[in-house]
Amino acid sequence: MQLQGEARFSRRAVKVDEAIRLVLEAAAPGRQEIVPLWEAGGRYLAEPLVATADWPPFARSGLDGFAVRSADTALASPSEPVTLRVVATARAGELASAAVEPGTAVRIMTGGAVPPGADAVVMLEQTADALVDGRPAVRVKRTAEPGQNIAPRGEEFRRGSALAEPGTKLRPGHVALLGTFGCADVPVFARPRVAVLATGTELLPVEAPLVPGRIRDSNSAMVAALVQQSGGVPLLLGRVPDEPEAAARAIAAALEQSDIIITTGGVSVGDYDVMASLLGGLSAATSALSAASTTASSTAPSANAVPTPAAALPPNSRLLFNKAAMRPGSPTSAAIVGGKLLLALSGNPGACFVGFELFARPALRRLQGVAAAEAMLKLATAKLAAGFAKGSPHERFVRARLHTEGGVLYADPLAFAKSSMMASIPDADCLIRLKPGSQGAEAGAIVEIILLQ
Ligand SMILES: Nc1nc2c(c(=O)[nH]1)N[C@H]1C(S)=C(S)[C@@H](COP(=O)(O)OP(=O)(O)OC[C@H]3O[C@@H](n4cnc5c(N)ncnc54)[C@H](O)[C@@H]3O)O[C@H]1N2
Ligand code: MOO
Ligand SMILES: [Mg+2]
Repeated sequence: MQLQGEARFSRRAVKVDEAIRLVLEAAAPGRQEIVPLWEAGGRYLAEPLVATADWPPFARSGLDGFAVRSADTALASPSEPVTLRVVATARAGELASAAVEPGTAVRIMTGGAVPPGADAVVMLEQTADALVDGRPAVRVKRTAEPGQNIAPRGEEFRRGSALAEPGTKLRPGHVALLGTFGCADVPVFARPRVAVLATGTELLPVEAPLVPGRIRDSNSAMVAALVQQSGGVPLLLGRVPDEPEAAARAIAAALEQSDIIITTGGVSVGDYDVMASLLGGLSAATSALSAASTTASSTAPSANAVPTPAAALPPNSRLLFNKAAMRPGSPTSAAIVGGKLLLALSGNPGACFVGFELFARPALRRLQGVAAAEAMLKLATAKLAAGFAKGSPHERFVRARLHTEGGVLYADPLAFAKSSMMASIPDADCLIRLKPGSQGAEAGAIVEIILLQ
């Protein structure tokens, strides 16, 4: 069915930062759950992590050696060692059976609790075992400073101190802290359930042989992999033909089972661009678009048809934007549909990938509790390894690969950079962000980059 109709929807390009802001505004932190500590790595913390004890919880030895009173060693030297009677042993995990009185020492192991009376530990290598009147003793060959080789109680953390805020992505070090402070069951944000829907009558399932004029749906698999990498659970809802009714039904089904919907394809101005048509129904019914848009650019109106009542999106739907001032992926759109965020990425694989990084990844961070400001793009700078010319006045996001040379970080624009191409996606570990209006950048220029995972 051809979607071309009498309707004409204006599409004004929203600046990328503004578009991301609109998406983040629509993505609130989601459900929480408890996971076992060993599954918490990479998840996002849902409650503050607080030290439940001083750390270390007792003064402990940093070395294998002897716990002594430093004053007893004041006159020690290699030629005239001081001899101390050894009254006990403090191995890690056990308290010494005796305190250190003047003239005595306790043999102590790394991690052992420093016994009362001792204020220093002398390393084993600076001592010699001895016997005095048939009883164990030690000769100390160096003067010990007070506090030497002892980690005092609370040196690292004070009980009650804040260690990580909700929304923190748990790195292995956080997991170590959670273990240290006795958190076996960790409150985290639930993995967002992400419905992935590919639109396009030309799309074949991955397992199908190629037939003339058709291609396999690679976007679903790519988006699913990106979702997993972002902490979400992809729900692969398959392919829908370019028919508004079918797409609306698929979206309704997606709303039942997901927290966020990502569609690919059908967002441009073509006769069969089904998502543009569906979202066009929203733009006609909302003033949000004009409020959100900039005058950075506009294009000829779209020919997408007004959706029929059967293809209407549910109530509680509104458009966030239906064009972004960027390349690739300028027709990328976003909406609230049935109260949930829907990101309509371009069907072109290169634009789909970039659209995911710019909009879906920040949204998935936000859904997992990351503060809106933190969920924005992670920017850095690098030197451009080769010049890159750009024609469009829009911001350009160039798939590129990083390398270092002489301690300098370089970003190499990858070949096959067109929006329709995917050859540059596997190797891309950053996106070079070229400013709007510029004609590109020369080799050696310092450019902004977005680091990819
Ligand atoms: N007259 C105009 N034409 C186009 C414009 C424009 O402004 N005026 N914009 C271009 C730009 S920019 C982009 S980006 C694309 C956006 O295309 P759509 O999002 O509408 O995507 P489709 O038309 O459905 O498909 C485009 C292309 O991608 C292939 N595709 C689609 N889905 C998949 C999939 N799941 N896996 C692999 N490949 C897929 C599809 O077969 C097409 O080749 O529009 C330009 N056109
Ligand atoms: O905005 Mo499109 O992705 O350049 O072809
Ligand atoms: Mg299209």
